[in-house]
Amino acid sequence: MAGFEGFEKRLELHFIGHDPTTLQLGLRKLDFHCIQQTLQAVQCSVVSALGNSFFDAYVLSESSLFVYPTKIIIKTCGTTQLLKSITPLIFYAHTHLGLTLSSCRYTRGNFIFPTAQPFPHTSFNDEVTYLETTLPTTLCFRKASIMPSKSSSLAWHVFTATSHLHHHPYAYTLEICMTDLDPTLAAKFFRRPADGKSGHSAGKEMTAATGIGEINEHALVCDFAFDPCGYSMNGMDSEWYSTIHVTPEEGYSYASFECVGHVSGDDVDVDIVHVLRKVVQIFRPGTMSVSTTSLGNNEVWREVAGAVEPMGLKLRSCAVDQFPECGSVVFQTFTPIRRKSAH
Ligand SMILES: C[S@+](CC[C@H](N)C(=O)[O-])C[C@H]1O[C@@H](n2cnc3c(N)ncnc32)[C@H](O)[C@@H]1O
Repeated sequence: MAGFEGFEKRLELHFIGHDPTTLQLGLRKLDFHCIQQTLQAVQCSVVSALGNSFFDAYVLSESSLFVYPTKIIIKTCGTTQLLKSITPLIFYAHTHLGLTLSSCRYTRGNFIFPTAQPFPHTSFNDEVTYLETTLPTTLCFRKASIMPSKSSSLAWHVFTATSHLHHHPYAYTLEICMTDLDPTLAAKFFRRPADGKSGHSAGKEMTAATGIGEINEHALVCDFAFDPCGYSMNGMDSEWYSTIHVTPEEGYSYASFECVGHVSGDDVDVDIVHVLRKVVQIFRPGTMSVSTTSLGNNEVWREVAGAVEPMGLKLRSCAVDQFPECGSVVFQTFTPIRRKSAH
C-alpha cells in the first residue's frame, strides 16, 4: 500500500430481545473473548477501553468500537474487513444473550487507495452483495445508495437494512471526513522519536496540545497516540459518544470526527456550532465532508454550513437521500474559499 488508508468503514447494528434482565446490560455482557474473536475477523485489535453507566468505548488499532445494551457501532480504517464482523456478532448476540439483529447501517466515504482494499471492500457493489447475502431476510427494508458531490473523489456510500421502524425520533449522527490537513497542525500528531512515553500519555498530551480536549470539556476521554504518528480518541458524555481519528502523514493526511446527539423541541444537546468550528480550527482541512443521519424529523444539518462558512470553508455540494424506515442522510461537502498556498 502506498500509504495508510484513513477513510473508515462504519457499521451500526441494532438488536432486539424479549428478556428485560438481559436487556439491561445486553451486548455489554458479551465476553471480551467474543469481542476479540470478532475483531480478529476484521483484522484489528483493542488498544484501550473505557466504560460508563450507558456504554463501553474501545479504541482499536484501527479506529473505534462502541457497545451499548442493544447497539454496536464499529468503525475501522486501513485494510480491515469490517463487514466480516457481522456473522460473529449475530452469532454471539443470539447464542449468548438471546438477542436478534433488527437493523444494520453501513457507511463510508471514498477510499484514498481503493485498490488496496481486500474483499468484500473491493467495491461498493461487492460490499452490498456481501451485506445482502449475510444479513437475515427479516431485515426486509433495504436500500443502497451512493450520494454524490461535485467532485468524483468525494461520495458517501450508504446501505441500510431494517426489520422495523426505530423509535429514536430526535437522534442524529454527524460523520465528518477531512483530507489534506494543514501540515503545521498535522505535525502535532507526530511523536518525537524515542520519547519514552506510553501511547496513553502521549495521547493525553496531543488531546491537550491540539485543542481536542476543548471540543467537549464534560466528556470522559480515552485517547491514544500511535508511534511514530497517528491519534485516536473516544469521548463519553453520558449516553453520547464522540470519536476522532487522525492519519497525519503528508500526501494522504486524513482526520475524522463523529458524534451523536439528540434534539428535543428546539434544543440540541450538543452545541453543534461550537463543535464544528473547533474541528475546523484543529485540522484546517483542504476538503471536508459532513454526513448527517437523522432518524426523525430534525434539521441539524441546516446549522452545518452556517457554522463552517465563517471559518473560511465554502459549501460546494449538498445531497439528500431517504432510507426506508431508517431516516434521512444529508451529505455536504466543503473546501476552502481561498486555495491554500503551496507548502
Ligand atoms: C489508527 S490511526 C487513526 C485511524 C483513522 N481512521 C484515521 O486514519 O484517521 C492511523 C494512524 O496511525 C498510524 N499508525 C501507527 N502505528 C499504527 C498501528 N499499529 N496500527 C494502525 N495505525 C498505526 C498510521 O500510520 C496512521 O497515521
